[in-house]
Amino acid sequence: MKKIVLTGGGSAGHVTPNIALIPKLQELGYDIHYIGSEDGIERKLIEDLGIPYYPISSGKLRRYFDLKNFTDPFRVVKGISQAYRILGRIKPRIIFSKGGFVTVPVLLAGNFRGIPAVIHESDYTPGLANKIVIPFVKKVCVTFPETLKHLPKNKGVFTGTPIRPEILQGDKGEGYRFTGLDKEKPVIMVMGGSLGSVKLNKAVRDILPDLLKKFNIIHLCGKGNLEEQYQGLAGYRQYEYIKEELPHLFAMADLVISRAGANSIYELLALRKPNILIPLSAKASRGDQILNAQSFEKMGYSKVLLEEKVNSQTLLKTINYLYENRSKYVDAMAKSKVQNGIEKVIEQIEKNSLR
Ligand SMILES: CC(=O)N[C@H]1[C@@H](OP(=O)(O)OP(=O)(O)OC[C@H]2O[C@@H](n3ccc(=O)[nH]c3=O)[C@H](O)[C@@H]2O)O[C@H](CO)[C@@H](O)[C@@H]1O
Repeated sequence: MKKIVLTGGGSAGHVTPNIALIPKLQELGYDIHYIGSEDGIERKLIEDLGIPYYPISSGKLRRYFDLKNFTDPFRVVKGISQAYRILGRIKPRIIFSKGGFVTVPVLLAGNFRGIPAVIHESDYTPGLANKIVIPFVKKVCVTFPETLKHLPKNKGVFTGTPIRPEILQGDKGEGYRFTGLDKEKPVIMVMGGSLGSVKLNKAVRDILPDLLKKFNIIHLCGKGNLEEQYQGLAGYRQYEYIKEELPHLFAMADLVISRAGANSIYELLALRKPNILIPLSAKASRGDQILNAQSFEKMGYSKVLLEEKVNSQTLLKTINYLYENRSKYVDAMAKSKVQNGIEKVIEQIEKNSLR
């Protein structure tokens, strides 16, 4: 049987592309195993699918000072030896990694065992975890063609990002049943990234009285970010994280306000949803979301509002602007030739597997 190990985690953006590959891999006869962290979001998402899950210890690779920087190297070393043993038991013919810190020990252990690996970089510039492992892997699949220039020659392959096919098959009616919203007003969906965004949540909640006059709001606010005082507010629904109903909620949305995580924005493009992107600030990241967002704005797919510029007035003004001009954005997105990356990524997996 063809065995494959998938890895990736820390935030859903490092898991949903793996989830998108699973049905096709199963169709091709792969026996799929997943190595992830002990307590990351990937554990529940993958275990719920019935895929064998192997938790390992992993550290976070920080670019800033933190006391954990002194203990995490030990966790990474432990993770390498755990992954080494797990890979020895499974004996996969290939490892596919979507990135995130937990993948570093998996790919290093795989390299010691001579198992080939293909990785995927979702963002405009390579993330730290992927940068560390690039020397050891066969191919780096990328979402943005521009990323190829940041990679060693002959390693990068433009594949696009794998998108869960069910995302495109939402049903509005199901969404209305699930949310209990009425159909009187257009719907704004707010997505703060898979872990939520406290800043985005606050900015939206501050203007709720104004927004609710004209729109219904579906707010995906992230784990631990529900607010009691807004529960039951007419026209407003808040959820921590939505799984199988997500396609139906997308189908309802007339406009989306989102962080600029690579997967979210490609889903919005595939769905042709007019969107405002509020990229994670360069102060809190390497600035990759800003580059993701700017590239979408340049193509006419998105309206970008930088986090530093977000306040009640700018947000309200941008929402009204986008709503008035939504057809211009839908037309631009309809012209995009971007395709679902599933087929091309699987082609790389097959080409680079052990026989
Ligand atoms: C803070 C942080 O490190 N963010 C990074 C992370 O973002 P993040 O994890 O937010 O990733 P993305 O926006 O790329 O993807 C989020 C995924 O979660 C799904 N979803 C979200 C909310 C929900 O309720 N249900 C649900 O299913 C979305 O449909 C999408 O498929 O990974 C991305 C891809 O490497 C990067 O571009 C981001 O910079």
